[in-house]
Amino acid sequence: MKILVLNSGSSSIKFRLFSVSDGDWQVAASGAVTRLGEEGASVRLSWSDASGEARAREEAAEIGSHHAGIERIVASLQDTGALGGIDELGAVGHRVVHGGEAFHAPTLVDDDVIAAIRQMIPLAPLHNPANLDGILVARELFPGVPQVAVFDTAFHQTMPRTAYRYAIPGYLYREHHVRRYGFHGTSHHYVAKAAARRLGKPLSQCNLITLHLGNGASATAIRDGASVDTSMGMTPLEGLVMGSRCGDIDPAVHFYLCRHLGFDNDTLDDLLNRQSGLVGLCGVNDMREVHRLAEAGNEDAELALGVTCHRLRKYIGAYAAVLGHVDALVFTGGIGENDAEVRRCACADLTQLGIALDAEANARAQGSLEVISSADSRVAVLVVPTDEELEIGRQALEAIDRS
Ligand SMILES: Nc1ncnc2c1ncn2[C@@H]1O[C@H](COP(=O)(O)OP(=O)(O)O)[C@@H](O)[C@H]1O
Ligand SMILES: CC(=O)OP(=O)(O)O
Ligand SMILES: [Mg+2]
Repeated sequence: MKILVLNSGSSSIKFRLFSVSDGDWQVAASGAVTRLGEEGASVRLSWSDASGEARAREEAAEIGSHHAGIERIVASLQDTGALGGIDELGAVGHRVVHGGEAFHAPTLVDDDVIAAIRQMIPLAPLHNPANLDGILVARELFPGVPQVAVFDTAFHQTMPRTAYRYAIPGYLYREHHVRRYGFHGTSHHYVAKAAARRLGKPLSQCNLITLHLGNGASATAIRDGASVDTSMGMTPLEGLVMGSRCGDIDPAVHFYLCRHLGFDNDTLDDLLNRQSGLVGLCGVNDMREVHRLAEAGNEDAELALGVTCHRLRKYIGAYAAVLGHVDALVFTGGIGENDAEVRRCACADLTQLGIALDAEANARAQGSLEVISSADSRVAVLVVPTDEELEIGRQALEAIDRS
């Protein structure tokens, strides 16, 4: 059976096609449509040919909509033989960023689920409209194939209200759903399960701090396998320093910018979501570029690294206090998996919290599951590659088996 996973964003559609037999998941093909609706759009596809050899190709194409993008993905999958026909598909799993309080688990899509995801658009205007487009197009192109929505927010639905409520008047929560939800739940859950396996305990007996550091970044405190606090809030803007998002900020900055500099809602949104974070501090949002600039003596880039790591250390300390006892600290995401310098800086001088790195193991770890703590570290520190697509695929299949 084949399972297709779609991560449909506003300007890209990432996809992965799995071949599943007897619980064994093989990647049949993967790729992305990028620059959707812009000039220079392209379709990238990697697959293994009949003899098992890895193949890849990238084609420029005019792709103006999610409909055209997904059609193009299916055509490429069939053209390369990765997908024989649509009847091979057992399910399509969709990443949906915001599920509000309605969804605690992966959910088979029907008209009510679509209506609920649509209702959540004001809470995630950057993500949910594109996620929904992906679902609607897939329903049309793959009639009869079950569609499963897998929510970024679902894993965090176990947070206690002391962690998810903001200290603002209660009617804003009760009538307008203003609360902290948290995101990247699929990734936090996936790396937590992998860390538990490495620790040799059931996840339900593990206390973990997981750090998902990609373009978006978030930290999660996990007690006995369940999320009890996370750094992102009502939207994916709160918390850590990100590629282009500011993370934590005094809300009074907003009033100041509006009253004294003439900002309005749209300019504020753009400033804090797209012009801040690493970009705001040093002009580039790719962490590798930030390092290149810092190594060349650029002081803004040095500051950007410093602010990023200072914020990380604050969250590690805060979540150590939330949890009391920590079994492991887990780094994941493009930066968490590859950036030894950020890991070193985030963990420096944390021996009082029981966290000590093995410098060599840290420097070596890149892109595979590694223990990077020293032998005398009370807390294990792990690098765990995340795999959101695999987790979405597995959860999609579980949802179908349950239904
Ligand atoms: N070798 C590396 N060293 C440092 N940072 C890296 C490395 N490889 C990727 N990154 C960073 O990871 C980030 C992207 O993470 P990723 O998880 O791929 O993002 P996304 O959230 O888009 O999935 C970028 O800031 C990129 O610079
Ligand atoms: C929710 C979120 O921040 O997602 P991403 O990291 O994909 O932007
Ligand atoms: Mg990612």
